[in-house]
Amino acid sequence: MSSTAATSASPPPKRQRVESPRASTAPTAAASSFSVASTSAQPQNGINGANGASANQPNSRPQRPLDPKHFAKKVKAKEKARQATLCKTGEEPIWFDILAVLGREKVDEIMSNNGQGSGEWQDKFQRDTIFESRVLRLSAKGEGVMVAPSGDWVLTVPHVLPGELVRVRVDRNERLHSKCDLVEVLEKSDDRRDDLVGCKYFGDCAGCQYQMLTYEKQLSIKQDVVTHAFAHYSGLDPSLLPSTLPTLPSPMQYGYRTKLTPHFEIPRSLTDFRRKNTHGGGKGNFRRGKGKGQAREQMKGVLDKVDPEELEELSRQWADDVSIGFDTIKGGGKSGILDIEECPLATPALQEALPVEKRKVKNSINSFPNGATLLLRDSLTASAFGISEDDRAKDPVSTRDGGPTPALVGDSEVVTSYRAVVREKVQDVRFETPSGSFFQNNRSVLPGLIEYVREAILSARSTTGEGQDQEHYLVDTYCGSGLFALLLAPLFKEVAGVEITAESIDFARRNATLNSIPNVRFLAGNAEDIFGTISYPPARTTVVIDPPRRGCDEAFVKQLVNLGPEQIVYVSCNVHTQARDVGQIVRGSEGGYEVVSVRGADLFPQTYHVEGVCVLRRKRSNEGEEVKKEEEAKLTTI
Ligand SMILES: C[S@@+](CC[C@H](N)C(=O)[O-])C[C@H]1O[C@@H](n2cnc3c(N)ncnc32)[C@H](O)[C@@H]1O
Repeated sequence: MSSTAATSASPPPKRQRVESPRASTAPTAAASSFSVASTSAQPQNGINGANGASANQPNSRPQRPLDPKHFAKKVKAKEKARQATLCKTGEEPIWFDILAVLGREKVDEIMSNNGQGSGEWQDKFQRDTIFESRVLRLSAKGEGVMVAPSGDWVLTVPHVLPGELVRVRVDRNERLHSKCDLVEVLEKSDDRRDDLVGCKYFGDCAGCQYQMLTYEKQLSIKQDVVTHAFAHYSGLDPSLLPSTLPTLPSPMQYGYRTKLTPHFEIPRSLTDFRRKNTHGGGKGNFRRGKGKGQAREQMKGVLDKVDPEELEELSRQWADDVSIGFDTIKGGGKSGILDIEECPLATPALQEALPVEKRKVKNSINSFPNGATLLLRDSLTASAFGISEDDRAKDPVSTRDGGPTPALVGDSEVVTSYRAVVREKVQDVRFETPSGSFFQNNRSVLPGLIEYVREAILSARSTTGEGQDQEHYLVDTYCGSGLFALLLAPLFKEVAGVEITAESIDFARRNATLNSIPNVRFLAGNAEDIFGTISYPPARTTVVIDPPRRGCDEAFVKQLVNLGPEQIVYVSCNVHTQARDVGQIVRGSEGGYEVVSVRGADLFPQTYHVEGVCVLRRKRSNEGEEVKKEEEAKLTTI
């Protein structure tokens, strides 16, 4: 393996999965009110003979007696997995779509399973069963939601639009619904604009959902997603929720992504070769961790014995066989990896670097013990960043791990090492971040997002009578390498940021120095740790929250409410956990906060993802108490 390939593809981080939630655009229809036709019916072995589905429904599994123990075990495992998800995100967004299209009564009936329970986990339809049905709405993940001809089960399929009549093929059964692949769109929606599709892999790649829609339509779908998320997950009375504002658009709708993480598995031809020739392979993959170096050695020993001509031929075969790219759309992204040569969502520099990085891996595939994820990050060149190459060369952090791969396009170069440093500029603030850690992936939309947050903060001051000349304070929780803290610092007397990744905090401090921003302090720790280290006057404090997808911990919400800041700006890549947390903040403060505004920001055009931005403001009814709190507060620094 070439050393470059080794650094670019290892260590493999967690794979980035394109997942987030969302809701519907189409009006809800009763299951019986639309046209459905089954074109194939193949009764199957079921896992539950008494599942509430009629035996003469053409696509239902027959009412065969089952091994109850086997069924119970299977259901228990599935339910356990679901419960684990609930802890993080609450009920899956698809649940609300199922309720909407089947109706509560029908859902209860299915779940009761003639009084035996667990009917939602039926092994309902055989794989490859074909259905024709009309799409009723879009799910949180941009999938079309339909009712199966039997009327007691839901089907979901990607790349379709509400109102379309489609032919689908069942891939697998999930809770109360079956995931399907699209066979054909039989009647197209007027919204479908196939002429807009900008990628040759659209329809096969699981990365994008909305390329066949105008950008305006994408934005309006995302607005609905935010509305539905708050309606379903906040638990707040609708009167407490403002109308969702129009989605903040991304200036770039293609060519915006500054990070790509294509991945690969070891191809079958190579695993077969390993299985035949070594003892370390097991399934043909070398085991992770233990004996990895040993496995490499062993493999090398095997390869050394192969005739060079034969080895060349084999290597060509393995290189041809390995797919490096993103999950295929088939089987809901669980059917393998699509080999991609380009991703039009990525910046031009990443586009240029992708085939080069892939080639390096292909040429050395036999030296990879297992599959891995490649990293490609767009980073500003030294000159675009405002430093000379000389200065950069003198800086051990900037040049760590050899610095960027020299794949230059305009102001960008490409970083492929997980330890290298990435450079970004947002408005006039410069950021350096470790390439393996978090930074927002759409450079074009960040100025607009920051501006929106800035205006929200300033408008709160004018509406609450807190004059702009007074001293204000900001707490940036989940601050990463300081994006909000540093960009908003000029509005505040003092800013405190907290972040769990120590390395990101090192870079946040470094970025403060780089930009000569003196009024910021950063703490490495759990988000709630920050509350013990500040005593800013609550009536003049804003808290920014920008957690990972799972949202905030209860301990964090409790301490936030206890602090009682004047304003909270909650930014999130998961509007469902965001809505849940906002509900907890409002309830936890006994209605002490009002939700002032909610909107989405489009950080990922062409996909279903939407970033939620929610502004909460403390109600002024307990004015006296607040003044007292403020007087008692002593200003300290971290
Ligand atoms: C969505 S990112 C936001 C980062 C930053 N606000 C930005 O926009 O660049 C979420 C950040 O929260 C951090 N994080 C995760 N769990 C945390 C916790 N319990 N306490 C503090 N930070 C946490 C992650 O390391 C990550 O940097």
